[in-house]
Amino acid sequence: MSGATATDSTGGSALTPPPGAETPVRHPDAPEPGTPLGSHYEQCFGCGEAQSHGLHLEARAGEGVGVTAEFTVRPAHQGAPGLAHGGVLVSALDETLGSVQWLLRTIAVTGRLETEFVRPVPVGTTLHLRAHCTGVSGRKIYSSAEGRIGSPDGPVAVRARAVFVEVQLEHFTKNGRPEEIKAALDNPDQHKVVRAFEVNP
Ligand SMILES: CCCCCCCCCC(=O)SCCNC(=O)CCNC(=O)[C@H](O)C(C)(C)COP(=O)(O)OP(=O)(O)OC[C@H]1O[C@@H](n2cnc3c(N)ncnc32)[C@H](O)[C@@H]1OP(=O)(O)O
Repeated sequence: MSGATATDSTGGSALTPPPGAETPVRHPDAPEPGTPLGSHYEQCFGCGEAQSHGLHLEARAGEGVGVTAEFTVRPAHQGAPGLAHGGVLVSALDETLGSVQWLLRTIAVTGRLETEFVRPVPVGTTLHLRAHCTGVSGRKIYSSAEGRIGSPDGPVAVRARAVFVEVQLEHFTKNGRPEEIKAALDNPDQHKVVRAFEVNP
């Protein structure tokens, strides 16, 4: 390896805000720090309360354009005996990073996500996650996250950097399976309709 910064078809250093990127601005209607964000969609693998196989991750608004979250590793999340599966940990990071969009009131999907696995995470561990936005460049939203074992000040187990790409509602209505899209849109609770797709209220 030459040590040069990795580039790709997305036009540059993929996970670092480019020169000229805007400083992220917390939306004026973003919930106060400490406010639970709740599940954005009941069937979400990351946060859905009705998703029996899911992570049941609980996120809260943090300071600035940031969030905190907790996720307890259950036996269903194992890879190696007694240890969390790496993909499950990536899902927890993805969900936490995705929750940051709620403070920007932007609809965006994960374009790229890089994870560093620092320590194994045993079953029964509560992972304390935090994520914040590092910059915005056009439709690209850059963010980073970390997860610590046992407490917000515990040892770092995972770190991630990501770029999310802003999309329109049609991204979901055109690409999602019609029955779930219809059910989500037909929910009489308008707040839940908005949250399911993270549409600007
Ligand atoms: C409380 C809320 C909680 C929410 C939690 C949710 C957490 C979960 C979040 C997810 O996991 S979302 C599901 C996983 N992601 C996807 O399924 C996305 C699949 N990919 C796509 O749909 C499209 O590839 C995508 C929308 C990302 C981009 O397609 P577009 O055709 O809109 O992009 P376009 O080619 O117009 O590029 C727009 C900009 O984005 C850049 N770009 C495109 N794809 C990219 C990529 N993959 N990575 C990084 N940058 C990307 C591209 O270079 C360009 O930059 P510039 O404006 O500077 O030229």
